Amino acid sequence: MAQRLQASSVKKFIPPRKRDSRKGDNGKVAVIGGSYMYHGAPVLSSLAALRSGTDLVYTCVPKVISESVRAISPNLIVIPMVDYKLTRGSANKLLGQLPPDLDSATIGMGLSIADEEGLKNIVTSLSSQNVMLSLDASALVKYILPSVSGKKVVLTPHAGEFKRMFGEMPPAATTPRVKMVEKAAKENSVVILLKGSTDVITDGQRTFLNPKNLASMTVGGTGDVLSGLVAGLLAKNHNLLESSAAASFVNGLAGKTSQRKNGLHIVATDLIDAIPAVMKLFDRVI
Ligand SMILES: NC(=O)C1=CN([C@@H]2O[C@H](COP(=O)(O)OP(=O)(O)OC[C@H]3O[C@@H](n4cnc5c(N)ncnc54)[C@H](O)[C@@H]3O)[C@@H](O)[C@H]2O)[C@@H](O)CC1
Ligand SMILES: Nc1ncnc2c1ncn2[C@@H]1O[C@H](COP(=O)(O)OP(=O)(O)O)[C@@H](O)[C@H]1O
Ligand SMILES: [Mg+2]
Repeated sequence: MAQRLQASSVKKFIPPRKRDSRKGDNGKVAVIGGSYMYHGAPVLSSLAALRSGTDLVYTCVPKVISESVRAISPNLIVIPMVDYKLTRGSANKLLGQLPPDLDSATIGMGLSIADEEGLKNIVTSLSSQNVMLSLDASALVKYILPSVSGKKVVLTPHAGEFKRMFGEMPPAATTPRVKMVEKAAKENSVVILLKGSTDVITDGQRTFLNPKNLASMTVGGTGDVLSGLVAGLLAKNHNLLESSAAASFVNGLAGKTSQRKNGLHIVATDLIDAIPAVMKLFDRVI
């Protein structure tokens, strides 16, 4: 039976920070995305991961936009990728440049993929290094399913990306929608966060619902913010289902704060600015 997400359950999904921790203990995350057209998506994802309380975020973008991305914020550590799009070569070069002890990575937002093998190589290599993975946007393709099945991976499709991956458009009605997502998650042994006015988060066994009632959140980039929150929380709580549920909840609350302030005129960076106030409610230091 699907369970509606409450703050009380989400509190348990966000681990406390240790008083004597050192830089890196609270998460090292890679964000792999971006293209000439979409420079913002990986930045939104990276800033959201940082604001979730992660210590270090590595923003991996094609060289063609790396200087513009660098200019956006000194909080970003930018790793330029060769080629305009993800190729076998740029994937292999990137794998040699990433820090060795990454906790999680989120891949796909704004990314152009020129060679399927490039995406497969990154996913296979990082998951073999025990890096928790979140796939979004351009990485949500059918051919990647064999590489993610049974691995520590969460998929964050909207309905269109779900159809592209699994061949069926999720119905609007909750019960059949939940059944379809649970079936896909179970058959592919992954966690799926199906985005929409109500997010459905499931591993095929346990399912959470996050109804938001926030019409303003259709603005571009709110899903990129979510992908950063998923990766940031995965880096702390290595539980795919709990981290995805918590990310959906935080993203929704950040959207609520933004809509309360700006009505139907929010932009995705409003959500980034709202994350600290939302997540402070869950802060614990031990
Ligand atoms: N500032 C930026 O750099 C931004 C970059 N973005 C990137 O833009 C790329 C394209 O993103 P889009 O999500 O627009 O993908 P698309 O526009 O490619 O959407 C894929 C397909 O799904 C359909 N679709 C989308 N949402 C749907 C829904 N809720 N129900 C049914 N069908 C739906 C679309 O009509 C389209 O046919 C992604 O890589 C994304 O990360 C966007 O996130 C917007 C912001
Ligand atoms: N009508 C809606 N009400 C509430 N939240 C929504 C609605 N439509 C989309 N969302 C949320 O907005 C985000 C959209 O993600 P996505 O489509 O990937 O956007 P983008 O790719 O532009 O970042 C998701 O977090 C989803 O939960
Ligand atoms: Mg998206």
